[in-house]
Amino acid sequence: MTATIIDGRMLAKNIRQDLKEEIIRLKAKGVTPGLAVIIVGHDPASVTYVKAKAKACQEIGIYSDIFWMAEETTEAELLKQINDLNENPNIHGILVQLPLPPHISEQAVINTIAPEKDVDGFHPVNAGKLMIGAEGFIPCTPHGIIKMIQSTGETIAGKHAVVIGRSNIVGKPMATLLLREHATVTICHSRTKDLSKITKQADILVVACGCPGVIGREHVAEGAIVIDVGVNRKPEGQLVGDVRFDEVKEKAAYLTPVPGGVGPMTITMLLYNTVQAAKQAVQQEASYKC
Ligand SMILES: Nc1nc(=O)c2c([nH]1)NC[C@@H]1CN(c3ccc(C(=O)N[C@@H](CCC(=O)O)C(=O)O)cc3)C=[N+]21
Repeated sequence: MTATIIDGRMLAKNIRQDLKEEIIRLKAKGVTPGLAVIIVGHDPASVTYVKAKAKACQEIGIYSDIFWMAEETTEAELLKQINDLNENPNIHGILVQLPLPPHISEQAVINTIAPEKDVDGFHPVNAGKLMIGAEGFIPCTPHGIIKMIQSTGETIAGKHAVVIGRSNIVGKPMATLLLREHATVTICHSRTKDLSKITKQADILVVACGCPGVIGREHVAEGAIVIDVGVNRKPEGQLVGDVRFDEVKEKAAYLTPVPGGVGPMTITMLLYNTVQAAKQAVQQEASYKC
């Protein structure tokens, strides 16, 4: 079988077009969705991502403000900046680019973001809501992946989904979302024994371990849907996934490329969450007036 490639850029473009129209309607009501992105230090990959996010905002009419903070910024200074943005009515979404320098506690930072502005979906309130099936912000990468799987027209319900990776930002919310879609879910990680025995049982395989090319033909069943979350930069600058694309393409029914797969969808779901945040702020305002 030769896989159909799931085109993340194309899907992202379509969703962004819908968002653009929604933003026009919001602006007509006097509200411009606003996103604040905070970056501490100047890790080159983080700088690239932050700029990509700001550009994506600009293209669809979201106001964005990047806060460049020095590497030696203290945790207290960063928390103060977040608190100021929590109070700022023009800002509906706040994203603090991760990773942070080692002297700053990521959890303390995430806990400080107002849950209603937590467009990354990392705050414990949103993580908890996802777990119990309540409405809240869904982390962008797994949310985008669900959209990518749905775009194939395949049903998720009843399928065996195997997730490799158990991070709070991808693996765990991914498994929860797949469960919400009624898949049977298995989570694998670095201590998993006989990985290929499990992954070969997957109808849907989501690979999010950050290990370049670990998944090859020996791990994949004929006809599987394979989603590659890896964004690994080689020393020469080339971006590679966690999946050996050329091998897996011969077996899978659907496969996502790197670049041009999950990455563009991650940014798109950030835009989506920011628009949701702005809509909710409008509703809040209206309910105060009543
Ligand atoms: N608070 C926070 N939220 C995040 O969502 C977050 C973060 N921190 N830290 C870093 C990771 C990584 N991430 C990516 C987003 C888009 C691409 C992306 O668009 N990649 C392009 C290629 C870009 C390139 O060439 O470098 C693609 O795959 O086609 C990749 C990675 C978001 N992250």
